[in-house]
Amino acid sequence: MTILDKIIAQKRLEIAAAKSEKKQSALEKEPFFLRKTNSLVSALQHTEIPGIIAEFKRQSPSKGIINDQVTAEFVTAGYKEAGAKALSVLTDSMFFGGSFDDFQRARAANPEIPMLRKDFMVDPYQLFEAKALGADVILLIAACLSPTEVQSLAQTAHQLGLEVLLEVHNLEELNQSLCDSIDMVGVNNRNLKTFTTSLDTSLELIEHIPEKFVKISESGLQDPITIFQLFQQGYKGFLIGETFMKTADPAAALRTLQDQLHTIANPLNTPIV
Ligand SMILES: O=C(O)c1ccccc1NCC(=O)[C@H](O)[C@H](O)COP(=O)(O)O
Repeated sequence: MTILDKIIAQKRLEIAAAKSEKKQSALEKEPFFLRKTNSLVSALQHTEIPGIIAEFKRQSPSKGIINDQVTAEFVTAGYKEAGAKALSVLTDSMFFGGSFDDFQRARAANPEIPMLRKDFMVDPYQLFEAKALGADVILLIAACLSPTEVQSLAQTAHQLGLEVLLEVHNLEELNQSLCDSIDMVGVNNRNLKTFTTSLDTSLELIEHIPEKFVKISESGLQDPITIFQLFQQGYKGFLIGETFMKTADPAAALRTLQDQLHTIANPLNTPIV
């Protein structure tokens, strides 16, 4: 059994418990349910420099504890201040140490920025949860879902006003799961079976992703020059967690990266309009 199989098995148990505690109809009555979405597609589409989606990630199966000394509201407010185009907050507790509470605190501290509910979505109920939490974007991981499930979950997400990021790791997943109901394609540089990361994954898959989808490179990113090269290849967004979270001040680490990206984009420091 792979770690992904274990995560999904646990997720299904948690969803069953959540459903018996709170009905979907009750989620629809939560205050955030009718809130208008902050669009990640719009935030990334016309960005002049690589758009950073900064992740709040306490721990991971590949690295164990990354940072358990900081709060979601403090870190995410700092990320926004440092220039993040969007935020990603883990809501899985068993494997990533995240929580709904983290997400809600981050949302309350940052009402205007697009926020991704980072979790393993396998059931429409989780989309209702995401909407009730105040999420703008959900992630569908091709490795955990059949193409029919991707399509159906993406359609439900759209009905709720959520944007959809489809995550793939290889050409087979891309060819099987790509459909018109998704908004963005994320290429995960991390192999979820072995946990190794290779940025070649992003470089190899870019030419196979149709023009109309906003493209995001995910995981294992830290070097500004490499990020800029991927941007020039067509990636607009960059999902980064560990590089920031492993420092004592994650927002300061993002600020440094933003400064480096600005310098690479504009070495003579003429104002970008
Ligand atoms: O990060 C892991 O170890 C992991 C293990 C199993 C499934 C998913 C995993 N990560 C989820 C992610 O997508 C990353 O948190 C995200 O892309 C940021 O990656 P990084 O910048 O390398 O923290």
